Amino acid sequence: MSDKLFIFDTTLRDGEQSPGASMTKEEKVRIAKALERMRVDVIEAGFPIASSGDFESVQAVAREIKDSTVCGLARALDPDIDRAGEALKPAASGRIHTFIATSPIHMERKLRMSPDEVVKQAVRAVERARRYTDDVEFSAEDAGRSEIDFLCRIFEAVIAAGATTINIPDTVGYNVPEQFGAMVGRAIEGTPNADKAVFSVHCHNDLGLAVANSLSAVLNGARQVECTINGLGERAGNAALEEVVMAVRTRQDVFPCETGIDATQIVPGSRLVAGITGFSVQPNKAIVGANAFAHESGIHQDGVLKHRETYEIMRAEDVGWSANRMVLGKHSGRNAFRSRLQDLGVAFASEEELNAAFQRFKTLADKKHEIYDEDIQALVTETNLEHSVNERIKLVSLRVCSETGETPEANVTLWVDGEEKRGSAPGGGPVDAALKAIESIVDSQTELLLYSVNNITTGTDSQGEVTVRLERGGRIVNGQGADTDIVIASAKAYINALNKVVTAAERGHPQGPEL
Ligand SMILES: CC(=O)SCCNC(=O)CCNC(=O)[C@H](O)C(C)(C)COP(=O)(O)OP(=O)(O)OC[C@H]1O[C@@H](n2cnc3c(N)ncnc32)[C@H](O)[C@@H]1OP(=O)(O)O
Ligand SMILES: CC(C)C(=O)C(=O)O
Repeated sequence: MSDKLFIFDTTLRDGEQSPGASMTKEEKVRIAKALERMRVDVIEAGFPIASSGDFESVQAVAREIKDSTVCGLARALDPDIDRAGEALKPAASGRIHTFIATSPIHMERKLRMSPDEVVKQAVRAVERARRYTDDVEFSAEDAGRSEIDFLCRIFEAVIAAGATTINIPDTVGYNVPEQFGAMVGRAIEGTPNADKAVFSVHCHNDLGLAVANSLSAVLNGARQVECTINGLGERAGNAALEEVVMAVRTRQDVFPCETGIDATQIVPGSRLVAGITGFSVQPNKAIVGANAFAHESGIHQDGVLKHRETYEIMRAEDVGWSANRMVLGKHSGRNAFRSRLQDLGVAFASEEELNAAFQRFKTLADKKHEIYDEDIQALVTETNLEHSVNERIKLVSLRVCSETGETPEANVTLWVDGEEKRGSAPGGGPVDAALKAIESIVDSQTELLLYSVNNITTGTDSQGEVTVRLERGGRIVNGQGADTDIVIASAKAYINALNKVVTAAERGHPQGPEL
C-alpha cells in the first residue's frame, strides 16, 4: 500500500507574505473553505502574533473549518506560542507550527545566538506548544543552508520534546533537487527518533525549483509538502500545490505515496485565490493556466482528436476544467476545423466547399488571435455565398444630425430591388440612429450580435472599418464596410450583412426576409 503524502497549504500564511497579497478575515475564511473542499490536510491560516487581524483570521478559520487541521505559526518565543494556542482554541483539530533558524548565517547574524542556545529555545518552544495541542510542528528555518549534523541534533531534541512533524524548509530557494533530496534523506536517517515524526518540506521558488525540490524530497522520505495555491508566497513564491499534487498523482509509477486531495477542486480554488489576491495566473501556468489544456497546433489537435493521450498526460476535467479546449487559430489544421464544424452542426456538401471555408478561416486567422464559433459560422455562410452576394439593397445617401444635448436623428435613402425608399429614425447615438433608419425601411428581423470598429490607418482622417454580425433563423453573417466617416462605414457594413442574409434566404433558407 502506498504511503499518505500530507498536503499542508500555506496560502493564507506564506502566500499572504507576497507583497500586495493581503487578505481580509472574510477572504481567508472563503479560501480556507475552498481548501477544506479540496481536502487539504493542514491549512496554515496565519501568524497570530503578527497582528490582531491575523489573530482573528486564524481564530475565524479555526471556528469554521471542521475537516482539515488548522495551523498557526509562532516563533520559538513564549508570547508567539501562547497567542497561537489562543487563536486555535476553537479548532476541531489545531496545530502549532513553531520555528527557529538553524543555518550558521541566520544564527550568527540574525538571531545572534549560539547553536546550543538555538537548540534550547527550540525545545522550550515545542514543550510550550504541547501545552495547547498534541499536534506540534517544528521548522528549522533556512535548513537548506544548515549543517546536516546540527539539523539531526536539533530534530532529535525537538521530537523528544513532543514535535510530531519536522519541517525542512529551503527558506531562500537555494537548493537544487538532487542535493536537496539527498539532504532530506540524510536528515531522516541521521535522526535517531525520526520514526516518531512526519518529515516535511517547505520550498521557495527563487530558482524556479520549489516543486522539483519538494518532489525530490518526497522521493527521499518526506511525507508532508508545504505549498500554496498558484505558487503564491514570499518573493518568488512557494511550491505550487496543484503541481505537486498532480505530479504525484500522474506519476504513480515514480512516487511511492498518494495525497488525499480532491483534484477537481483545484481550478475553482486557483480562481478564487487569483480573484481575491489580484495575482492573476499566467496563461501557460501548469495545471491552472488558461492554456494548460488548450491546443492550437494542427498536428496536436489532430492527435488529440484521434486519441486524447497523444498530447495530454492529465484530463482537464480531473483538475476542475470543463474540458480540454481546441483553440482555432492560424496553427490549426483541417481536422480540427472539421471537428469544430461538426460540433456546430455545420455540414458541407463537398470537400471543395470545406476547403474553401478552410482557406477563408486561415486568412481570418492571420488577422485574428483566436477564432470564435460565431466567426466560423459567419465564415461558413460566406463560403456558401462566395462571389454571389446579391446586392438587393444599396445605400444612396445618409444624413445624421448629432448635436450636444439633442437626440441624434438619421435620414437614409436606399435602393431596394431597384426602388428608392426613404426612412428616418432617432437613436442613442449617430450609428444607432443610422442603423435604425435602415431598419425602418427593410424590417429585416435580424439580431445584431456584434458591432466593432477598427482603424485601418492612424490619424483622425483614417478609414474606419466596421464589422457587423447579424443572426436570423440560426444563420449568422458578418458584414464589412469602410469609410473615413464612421457612421457611413457602419451603414455600409450593416447593408452588406443584410444583403448576405437576403442572398442566404434566396438560396432556399425559408426564413429569409422578404424585401
Ligand atoms: C521564513 C518565514 O517566512 S518566517 C515568517 C515571516 N513572517 C513574518 O515575519 C510576518 C509577520 N511578522 C511580524 O508581524 C513581525 O515581524 C513580528 C510581530 C513577528 C515581530 O515583530 P517585532 O517584534 O517588531 O520584531 P522584528 O520583526 O523587527 O524582528 C524579529 C525579531 O524576532 C527574532 N526572531 C526571528 N525569528 C525568530 C524565531 N524563529 N524565534 C525567536 N526569535 C526570532 C529576530 O531575531 C528579531 O529579534 P530582535 O528584535 O531581538 O532583534
Ligand atoms: C516558517 C518557515 C516554514 C518558512 O516559512 C520558511 O522557512 O520559508
